Amino acid sequence: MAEPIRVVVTGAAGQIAYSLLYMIARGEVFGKDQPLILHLLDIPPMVGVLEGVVMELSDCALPLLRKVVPTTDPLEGFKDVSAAFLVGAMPRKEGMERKDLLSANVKIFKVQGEALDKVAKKDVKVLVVGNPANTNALVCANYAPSIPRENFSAMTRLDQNRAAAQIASKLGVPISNVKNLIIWGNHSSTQYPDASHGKILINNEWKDVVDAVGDNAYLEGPFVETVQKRGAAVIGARKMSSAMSAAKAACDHMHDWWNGTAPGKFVSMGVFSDGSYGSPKDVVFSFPVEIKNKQWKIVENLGLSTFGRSKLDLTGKELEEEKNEAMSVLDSN
Ligand SMILES: NC(=O)c1ccc[n+]([C@@H]2O[C@H](COP(=O)([O-])OP(=O)(O)OC[C@H]3O[C@@H](n4cnc5c(N)ncnc54)[C@H](O)[C@@H]3O)[C@@H](O)[C@H]2O)c1
Ligand SMILES: O=C(O)CC[C@H](O)C(=O)O
Repeated sequence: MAEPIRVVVTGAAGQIAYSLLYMIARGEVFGKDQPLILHLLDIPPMVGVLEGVVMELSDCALPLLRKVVPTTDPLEGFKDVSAAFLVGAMPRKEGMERKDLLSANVKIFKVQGEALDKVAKKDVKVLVVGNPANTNALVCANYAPSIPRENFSAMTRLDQNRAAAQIASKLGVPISNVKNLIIWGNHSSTQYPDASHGKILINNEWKDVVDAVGDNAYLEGPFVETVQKRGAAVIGARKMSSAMSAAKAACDHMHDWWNGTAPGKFVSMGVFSDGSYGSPKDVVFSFPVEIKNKQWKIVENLGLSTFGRSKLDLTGKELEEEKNEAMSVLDSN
């Protein structure tokens, strides 16, 4: 069997981590033959809860889990890690604005970027889940200059999964028969869930989602809005933000980054923009990507409708505004 790799989950005492840690430790991300040393990072007031999580992980009796390192010190938490799930951040509650999160959370990602820079493996794969995820990933990478910025990503996989679930339900097919739906831009209500390159497996043949649905008004209206507003709908219902589905999406994202995407399939990830598809450069923008040998590549030359173009511009503008806000918060500290 392989040597164990070190994987860190921040916000380890929180609600997303409660589902995520179990999935990782079962081998669902890095494989059933890959032993793990799990680092659990949280903040001092959560030490008691963290102890309980450590007890439960032990009681799960998971063969791949070789050691658990609970800590409140980022330098210990990020030491020699190969993969980092950055979940720890304040979630939005009912009545809160996204702006309230930005100022509280970007400071966390500055500190964590600096710690990753000092002690993580230089090929560490970093997935930012904590909101505002795209801008937090940007901040984190900026404070970790010795790690290639391609190694930082933000999670829009939950939005992709939500989009796929909507289409599967609309067409009455299993979710595994839907692929290549795209999430463009920010993990926020300006994101653009795009079904125009989506495929659906019917009678062993991949067909266009657009043709199978046959209702453009739905695909540009209720479909887009449902996916954009799903996070808020879950908060409205649970009074807490999505957790089980966020943990599953984080596993899917890191799994595909680690293992690659199947030929003909792409997935959406927030990554540093090179200006592809007319997006603003140097923000973390969600694109369709293909992955090989742990390297992602933006899928090129996909057509964009006029409607799609306007949606990409809107979400790109929001990301530039967030970036400016984040920089002014960090400059004033
Ligand atoms: N990208 C997505 O699709 C997506 C989906 C759902 C939730 N989220 C975001 O994920 C984040 C976590 O959500 P949750 O429901 O698990 O929240 P939670 O409040 O249950 O848990 C957050 C944990 O992070 C810890 N934490 C705070 N500051 C920290 C720091 N500096 N270092 C380490 N840990 C720290 C807290 O103590 C807490 O234990 C939120 O920002 C939420 O909005 C993102
Ligand atoms: O804060 C929000 O708007 C939603 C929380 C989370 O990002 C989600 O998508 O479920």
